[in-house]
Amino acid sequence: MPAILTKIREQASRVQPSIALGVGVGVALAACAVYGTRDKKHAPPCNNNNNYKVAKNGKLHNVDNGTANGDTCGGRCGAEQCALCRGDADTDNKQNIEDADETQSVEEHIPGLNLEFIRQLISLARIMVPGVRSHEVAILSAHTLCLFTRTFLSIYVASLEGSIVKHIVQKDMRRFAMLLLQWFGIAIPATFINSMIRYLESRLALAFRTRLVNHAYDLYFKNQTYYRVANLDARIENADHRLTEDVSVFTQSVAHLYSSLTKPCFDLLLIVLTLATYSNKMKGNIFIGPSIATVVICLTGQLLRLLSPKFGALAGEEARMKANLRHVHARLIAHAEEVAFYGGHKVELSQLQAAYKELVAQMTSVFNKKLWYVMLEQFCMKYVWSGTGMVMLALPILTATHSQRDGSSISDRAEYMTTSRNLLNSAADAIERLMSSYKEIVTLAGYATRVSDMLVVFGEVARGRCVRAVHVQPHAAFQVTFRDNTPVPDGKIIYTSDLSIKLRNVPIVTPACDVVAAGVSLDIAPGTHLLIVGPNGCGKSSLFRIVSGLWPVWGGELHVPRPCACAHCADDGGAPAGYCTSRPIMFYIPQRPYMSQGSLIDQVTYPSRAAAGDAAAARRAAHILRLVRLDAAAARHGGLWAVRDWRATLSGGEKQRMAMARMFYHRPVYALLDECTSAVSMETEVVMYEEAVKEGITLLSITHRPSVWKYHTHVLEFDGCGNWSYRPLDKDTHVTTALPSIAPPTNNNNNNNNNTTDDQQQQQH
Ligand SMILES: Nc1ncnc2c1ncn2[C@@H]1O[C@H](COP(=O)(O)OP(=O)(O)OP(=O)(O)O)[C@@H](O)[C@H]1O
Repeated sequence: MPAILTKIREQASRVQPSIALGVGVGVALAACAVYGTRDKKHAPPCNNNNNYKVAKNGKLHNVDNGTANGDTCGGRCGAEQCALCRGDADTDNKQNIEDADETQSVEEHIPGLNLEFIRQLISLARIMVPGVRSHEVAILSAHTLCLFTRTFLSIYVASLEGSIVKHIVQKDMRRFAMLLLQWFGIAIPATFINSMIRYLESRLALAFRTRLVNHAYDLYFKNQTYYRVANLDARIENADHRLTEDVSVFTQSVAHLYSSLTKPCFDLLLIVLTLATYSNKMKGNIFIGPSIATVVICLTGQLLRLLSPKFGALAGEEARMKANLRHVHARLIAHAEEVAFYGGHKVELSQLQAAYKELVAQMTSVFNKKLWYVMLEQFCMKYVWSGTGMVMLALPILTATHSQRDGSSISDRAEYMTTSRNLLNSAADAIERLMSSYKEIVTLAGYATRVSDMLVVFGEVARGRCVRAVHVQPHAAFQVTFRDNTPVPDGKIIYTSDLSIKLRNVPIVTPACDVVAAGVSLDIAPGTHLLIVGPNGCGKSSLFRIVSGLWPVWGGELHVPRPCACAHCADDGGAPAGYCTSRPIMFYIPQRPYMSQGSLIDQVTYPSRAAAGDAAAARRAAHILRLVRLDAAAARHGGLWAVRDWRATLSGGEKQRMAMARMFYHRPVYALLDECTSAVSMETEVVMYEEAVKEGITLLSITHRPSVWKYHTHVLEFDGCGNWSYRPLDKDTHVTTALPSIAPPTNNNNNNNNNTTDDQQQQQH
């Protein structure tokens, strides 16, 4: 019996390193083989993304703007909000609407480890790591160095432990004590390196996130993309969630995956080399182990791949549901007062519960799928592999026909056993980590798709290409032009150099291609105070959107002031050429004004910001607040520099006065007033209108209040059936919102609208 044991020990000392080497090489080969054969195909389209569910309700179409040239441009508001008018526009009015069912700009695919994912990852990596001299490369290099050092330390510790066991077997107290001290000594750099790895991983994730966020923000704020993505394009829901949560999760996963892939690779490489050295020393067989390991790992890898749930698609769907839940919460917070007044909490609660339930169902389904998959994974990696290891260990010993004496001592064999087993364990861990990374990779694919799609859509929308459902209906007076089954906005934008705004046969067409009114023609110059009236939904605000450049011009000609491209004017919202002043050209004031974050003075100066303690700005703001009768409210809320949530703090009427204060502060050439004083008392309203006219601000007003009609010189009246009339305003006669004299729309209505307008001429269509 002792003879057999000795024989086994001798065999073991030979076989162990070779098995270890075999497992290492085999496992590395197998891992490459398994990863190399995964999901190379292009996956079929799926509807897991809600962006496309929207599309199924109607026809998804795509609005495409080209590039500006000559005298035409896509931006024509020239106001504070319009990047197009500041000369950084790269769009014009050429827009193509394609059937998005045939031409999706963001290709639908199942997120997973496939070519599409690799393509997305490469394009995102180009943004995250812009060059070899970048900050990110420095962090990556330091991180890689730490990972490499950690692997060396692991091997060193494994061999140290082997030596310790050897000296225990030799009963060499002194060497044992020295090695133990060495072992403790190595713990200090090892723990530091471990901590550095985590630190650098977090820094890397943050650096990647910063790059992506900066890139996304650039696109998001270019050419009013933030507006177009929400209003003219249907591909992205909840852009806020993608910009915050999804980008953060994606970058953290990338940074984590980098270490969880790099470290096992280093481990394998160095362990295989180390074991090869041992094997050479022991003259072990290096072919049996790799062959068995390769076969077993290939088989288990293929099995895992076949039975793996679609983690990428599941992660993408979960992210969408989280975004939806957050959106429902955000909506409730934004409209809490209205909901409370209506007593609508039951509806809101049911919507919240539905969103949460949907998320819970999705997460439960993921957990259930993971339960079986992790069970299978553990079974394969922990038991099948260990069993294979045991077979490999036993085979050479059991099949050996004679003992081979090599002169090595028992203590040497104990050292080899301990060291190689430690290394073998590390190699197995490394392989397990590599195989488990598959889950992480496909989950990452889900987030990569969301982030990449977001950037693609932002880029396209910034270039003027939008995709949304359109319902083109025939209209008697204006037909949307089609080219290759694609409706094309055919309008022209022409710059004027005398501050005038002219419309020639411009139809009012919504983003859904509904023609609200056709052939609108009018002439406005500074001093032409225009009153716009008509029933709800007749296109009054839409006219402002077209003139401001938010919506495309589908036909006719739109003449707007050419913006001045100098840095001063660009900063101040764009002044027309030859009128290089700090006055913006157009200033839109809505019925429900926007209150920005910050102090009261920030509300007055928005979208500019007064520097802290700017006495001149404060004096001017205080004067304007007195003018709009907000001085008492300002004093009550802590003065000009008090910071509050002004959206909740100010009443509806106060907010409208604040918006008028903003207009007085900026003194635009044209003020687009969209029922912006509906909640203001008539007496103050009249004062504000009077003051605006005195300040030289030309009013383009949508208002139902006859008390302010007298401040206008012209009227544009819509009847709500597509007809309109533009004429000088006779202050003694009443303007009606139902025009008896307006003829019903006819086919030649568009031709009638070709007449040039002037102040004397009245047009009715
Ligand atoms: N983003 C949009 N997408 C599609 N259709 C829109 C969009 N915005 C407005 N519309 C449609 O365009 C039409 C005109 O809207 P607009 O806001 O110009 O009306 P309005 O005359 O200002 O009405 P109100 O007096 O009620 O403010 C409406 O039928 C509206 O449904």
